[in-house]
Amino acid sequence: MWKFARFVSACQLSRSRRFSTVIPGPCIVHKRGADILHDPWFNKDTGFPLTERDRLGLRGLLPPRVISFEQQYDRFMDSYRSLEKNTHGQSDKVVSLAKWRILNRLHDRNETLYYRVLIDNIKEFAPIIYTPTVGLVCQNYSGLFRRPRGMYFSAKDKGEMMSMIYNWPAKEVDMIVLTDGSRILGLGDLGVQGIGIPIGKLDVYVAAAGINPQRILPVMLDVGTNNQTLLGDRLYLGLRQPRLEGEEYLSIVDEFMEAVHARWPKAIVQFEDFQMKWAFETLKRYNKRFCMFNDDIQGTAGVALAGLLGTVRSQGRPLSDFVNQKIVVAGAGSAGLGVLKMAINAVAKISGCSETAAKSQFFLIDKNGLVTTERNNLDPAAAPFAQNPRDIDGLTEGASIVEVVKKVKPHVLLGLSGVGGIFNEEVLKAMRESVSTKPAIFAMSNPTMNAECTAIDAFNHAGEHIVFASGSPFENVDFGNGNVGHVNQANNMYLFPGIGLGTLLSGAHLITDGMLQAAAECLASYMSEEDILKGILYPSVDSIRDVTAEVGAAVLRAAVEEDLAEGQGDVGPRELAHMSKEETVEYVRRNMWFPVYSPLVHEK
Ligand SMILES: NC(=O)c1ccc[n+]([C@@H]2O[C@H](COP(=O)([O-])OP(=O)(O)OC[C@H]3O[C@@H](n4cnc5c(N)ncnc54)[C@H](O)[C@@H]3O)[C@@H](O)[C@H]2O)c1
Ligand SMILES: O=C(O)C[C@H](O)C(=O)O
Ligand SMILES: [Mg+2]
Repeated sequence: MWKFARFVSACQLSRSRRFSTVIPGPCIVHKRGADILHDPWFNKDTGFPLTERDRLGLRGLLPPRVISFEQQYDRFMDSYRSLEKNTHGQSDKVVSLAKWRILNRLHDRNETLYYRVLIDNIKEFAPIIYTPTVGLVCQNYSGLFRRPRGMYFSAKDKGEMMSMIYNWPAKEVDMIVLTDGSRILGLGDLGVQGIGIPIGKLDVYVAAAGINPQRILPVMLDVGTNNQTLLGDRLYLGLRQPRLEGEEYLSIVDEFMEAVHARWPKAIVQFEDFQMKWAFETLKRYNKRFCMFNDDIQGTAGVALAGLLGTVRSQGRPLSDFVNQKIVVAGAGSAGLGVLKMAINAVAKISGCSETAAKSQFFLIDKNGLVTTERNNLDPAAAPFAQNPRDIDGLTEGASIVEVVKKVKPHVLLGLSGVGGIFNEEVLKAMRESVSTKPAIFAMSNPTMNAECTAIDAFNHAGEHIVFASGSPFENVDFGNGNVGHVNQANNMYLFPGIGLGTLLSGAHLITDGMLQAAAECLASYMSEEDILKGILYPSVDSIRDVTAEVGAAVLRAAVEEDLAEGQGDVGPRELAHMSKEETVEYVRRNMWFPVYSPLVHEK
């Protein structure tokens, strides 16, 4: 048996099969006794072997029987299944929150077991720890709050952040997800309650990219809230003041970024769910100075572009035909504009034409209808994508979605508006006139109730031959005739973990457009022709570790090509540059943390 065993390094472990064949390296712990039991990073509950109980002063603090990791795992899954049974018939909200609570309790108690059940059951648990349930959790956060997770920097901490950052107990941090809570999914300003989003995103980082959970940090920048309901709620846990604006706001974000950089110069900061004006402004302000990216603008753009290229292949057409695809985007916010920028750039590259010429196939709609150059007070961010009404026969400024769809007959109708149901029956029926043999409908807004349409409505009204994708998961649709409509999940979760991991392993100190484009191209080429022709544009969430390894390798190789890779640990830029594509994927895979109990070694 021993000869099949492999050693893996300390707390940084590589992937193994279920519960056998790995002898994990030791993990250093600076505490003893009950303090270990109360620390979810090290706690093994009843899983501490007797010798370890002796060494760490745990004897007598636990019931005598030692329960194996596998038995603990099964026990948790049994309780989860009984909870499902016991809540059967109750409202979706009650059931989802009960499921989140049982997972959250485990997260707070024993991270190794938590991440193991999460990784092994990612498809089932992603909708609980991520969209859609994470939205519900944020809406109810002040009431659900039991224990803090991550760090909270508020407007009241001005001048203190440089020292506060040292309050975080881990020596090293690789990945930070930061929000100011101002645009949580499609739910608007949720103030401090938005902390659920960085927590959920980082759970996906651990599950998909194998970032070590001891090296992640969810952060809330609480600069107040303009949500009147929260301000009036006596249990609200954030600052009870209106949001800071202008220079006052930016000075808080600046101070935070400087503090992070001072303590962990190589940590990657993912900006998440900032309202549009600050999403664009902070990206421009920091992306040449710090290792950061904005997931809603850049991660979403890559995932959407991969899907758009997939829709071309799903029609049996060559990718070069992307330049002829007519695409209507509903939503001119950080996500919609990010998608347009990247897609237009791709058209220009494929066709060799200018970006101005490339944009003629794209139609942008916001809450006031079709965006044209005739718009009063045209938002400068949307201006590059505004159509000139003279070029679009029969459509005028402010035309409604249904008018645009009827006139343009687009290949793709894509929603990033945050408004549920705007692809109504009339709009979806209008998509039947699409010039495409496989019209595509992307209802990408989150959470589920904010999706522009449901999967059932899309297939019912637009036809069984469409390609459908949504930001939050929907069940596949059974047509009752032996055929099934496939539901894709077009969510930035397919890219951000690989962007983070690839950047980390490359040792690059910036995230460039080239690295992001490599991520998108990798995802676009991930699916087989056979799947794509069936309308399957994205992999199943079950294979997210595999996708992430490929995306991470693509990002790493792009950093090498751009001469930005400084390497990490023993693997320097020269070693990275000499790795083949396959070796890079293997290198990324080997560096994914995988949860097993490591022997704990006490050090003062
Ligand atoms: N699937 C994903 O991976 C993904 C990624 C990022 C964002 N999103 C979702 O996209 C949505 C928007 O995010 P954002 O950051 O761009 O928000 P945002 O607030 O910056 O922008 C929303 C945009 O939608 C427009 N809009 C509002 N009502 C509309 C209507 N009736 N018709 C057409 N447009 C309308 C607004 O004018 C605005 O331009 C959110 O629900 C978010 O959850 C999904
Ligand atoms: O959080 C998600 O599920 C995707 C995206 O980042 C969003 O803001 O909706
Ligand atoms: Mg987001």
